[in-house]
Amino acid sequence: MSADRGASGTERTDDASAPPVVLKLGGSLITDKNRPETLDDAALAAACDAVASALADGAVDRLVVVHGGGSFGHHHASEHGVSTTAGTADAGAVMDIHSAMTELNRAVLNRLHERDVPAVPVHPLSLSARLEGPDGDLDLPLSSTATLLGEGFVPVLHGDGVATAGAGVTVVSGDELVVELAVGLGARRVGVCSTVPGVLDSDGEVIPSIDSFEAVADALGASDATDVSGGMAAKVRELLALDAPAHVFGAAGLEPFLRGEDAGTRID
Ligand SMILES: Nc1ncnc2c1ncn2[C@@H]1O[C@H](COP(=O)(O)OP(=O)(O)OP(=O)(O)O)[C@@H](O)[C@H]1O
Ligand SMILES: C=C(C)CCOP(=O)(O)O
Repeated sequence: MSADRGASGTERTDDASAPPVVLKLGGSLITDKNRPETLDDAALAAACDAVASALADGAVDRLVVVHGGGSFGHHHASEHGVSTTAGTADAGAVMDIHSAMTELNRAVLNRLHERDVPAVPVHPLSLSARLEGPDGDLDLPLSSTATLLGEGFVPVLHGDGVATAGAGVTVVSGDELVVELAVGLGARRVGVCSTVPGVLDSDGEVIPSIDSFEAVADALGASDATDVSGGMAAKVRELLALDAPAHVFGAAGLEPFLRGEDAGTRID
């Protein structure tokens, strides 16, 4: 596409290499994580409203969205014994996980399109690999995402299955994708929006900022719900590795974050 506008009329930026904002919409936020394959429609609509208005008024000009699995990916992965480290050689299991995730992706895209956000899908299963086995680094080629951004689109990636040398297909979490995208695209800011208002200390209070894992490790747990990718502890560990400032926040923090303000817990 070489026109000056994106798919639904969003103006593309003059500087195709300007650093993007990378935003993860947590599966806990946009789905009911305790009921298989159930959206939280109100939460998803509110998140899409915030994204649409930040793009429309220019608070954000280049945005990559990633969403998690919630009750779409995690239940299937868990039923098949597949996680970020345990793989499967069963194509049926891969299809159960991937199909659930593409169905959720479709729902996210539809809600964004209804608000004129020029969102297009990027499916990690078709792109990505762990070339050195389950403990190896994730290889996520970014040329399609970067080019889509430069052409005025909002790429929407999601947690998915990922080809893994020696293990078949494992799970790649949205959190891992956020880190790869942030590093590879030189993100300006990173936001992780979940059901909690931030990373909580052992008294349940939001920790304003985190700069070391050890300082908060005791307060960090896994997810309350079925989750094969490590919950909050894994999130904080991965976000600490980034150069770009990252924020973990709840639904109420999304709009301030997109407007460039601090929200929830800042992780640097
Ligand atoms: N110290 C903590 N502070 C905040 N949340 C915590 C903490 N320890 C554990 N958690 C859990 O982490 C969850 C958020 O992580 P989770 O991976 O479930 O969210 P998500 O990214 O929205 O979902 P998904 O992985 O499906 O995308 C919270 O709902 C809470 O249950
Ligand atoms: C379970 C699957 C397939 C996706 C996991 O992504 P996450 O919810 O971001 O951890």
